[in-house]
Amino acid sequence: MSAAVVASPLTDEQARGQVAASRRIVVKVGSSSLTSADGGLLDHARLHALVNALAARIADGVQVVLVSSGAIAAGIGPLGLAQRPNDLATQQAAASVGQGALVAAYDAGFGHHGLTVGQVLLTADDTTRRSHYTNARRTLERLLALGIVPVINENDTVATSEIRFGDNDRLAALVAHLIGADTLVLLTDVDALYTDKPDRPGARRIPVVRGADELAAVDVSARGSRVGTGGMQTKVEAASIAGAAGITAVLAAAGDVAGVLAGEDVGTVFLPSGRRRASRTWWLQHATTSRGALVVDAGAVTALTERGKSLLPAGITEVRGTFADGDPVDVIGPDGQVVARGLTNYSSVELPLMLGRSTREIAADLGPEYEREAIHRDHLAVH
Ligand SMILES: Nc1ncnc2c1ncn2[C@@H]1O[C@H](COP(=O)(O)OP(=O)(O)O)[C@@H](O)[C@H]1O
Ligand SMILES: N[C@@H](CCC(=O)OP(=O)(O)O)C(=O)O
Repeated sequence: MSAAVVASPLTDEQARGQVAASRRIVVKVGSSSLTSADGGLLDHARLHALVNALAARIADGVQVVLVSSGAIAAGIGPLGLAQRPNDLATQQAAASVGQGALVAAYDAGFGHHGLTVGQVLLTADDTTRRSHYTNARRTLERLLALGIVPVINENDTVATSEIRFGDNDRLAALVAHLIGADTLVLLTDVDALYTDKPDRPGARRIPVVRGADELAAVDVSARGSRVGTGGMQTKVEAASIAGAAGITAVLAAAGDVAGVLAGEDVGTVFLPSGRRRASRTWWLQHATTSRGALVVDAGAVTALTERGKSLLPAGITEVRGTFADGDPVDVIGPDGQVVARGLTNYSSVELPLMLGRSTREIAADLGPEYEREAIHRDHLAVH
């Protein structure tokens, strides 16, 4: 959870009311809610119940974007596997088979309501590269304008482990920000966030989360279901990412989706902590994955965090990782704390030649093209 999250001014009822009044919603559904109890085959009855609830809201004029997991789980049966594969290559093979089945099922389900679905497969790179991010926005906007129901998943068959999201909860939060959704709904196989793993004695439902400090005592460490990936941890993080963009999130059981969308007191509502915004800073903090790090001295930390300055090579003491110019990197203070993330102007090959040197000295030595800052403040998000 981000330390920057603060308590929301909204009441519980106001937030529920806003969910019911939302005009644009991102709904994420997990593998465990779409597959049979033993995993491995699509549970068509549950999938259709979800589709029917969403189609009813769409008929009321609400725009719905569906982020659906389940490709790997749906590929388990057809591939004759006994359980969810652990290795990436077999997961990708399962996703390749299962994604087709998944979208065919949505196509048939929404088709009963006269609705058409459009498959959108995204990779983490599509959010890390700002140009890809805005391209994805254009496509989704056009699909919605055409009355299509976008069905999004990670492009599992091509994503390698380094560039993988791995969980659709965060992807759904990024999509919610991308399209300026009012609400993010995270559907899973438990009916709410609990104080502890739900089957443990004494675990209680948490109806509302107002700020990060309320989550301090909540145990979200337990692993997810047999077919799911991230468990509660990734859902709580997704709700926090959405909240920082001013988006209300609700976590609930897939079977309760109609109640959630009607604003009923089901599941757990996460009140937004930030203002509605489509800022570059938000994107840098939440949508990018750092490719390396620049360790800086105490003076540079003050310049960035208190004086709103750009990062100059003079303040950098160490370069970590392998990255190209334009890549997102973390900025780490002398005490090891990450203080910012930014888009670097130089690669990890160029930077070591420049450390601790003044801009003028570097330009005299390496040429005028090396007179730029290491990270310009317009491309810097200070934590
Ligand atoms: N504090 C908690 N509250 C609710 N559920 C929890 C908690 N901690 C762990 N879980 C587990 O998280 C699981 C949901 O995560 P996951 O299997 O990844 O879902 P999905 O496939 O829907 O993404 C639940 O089955 C539940 O047992
Ligand atoms: N992209 C993967 C799902 C990854 C994922 O986040 O799964 P889950 O925890 O069930 O939401 C798939 O379609 O199988």
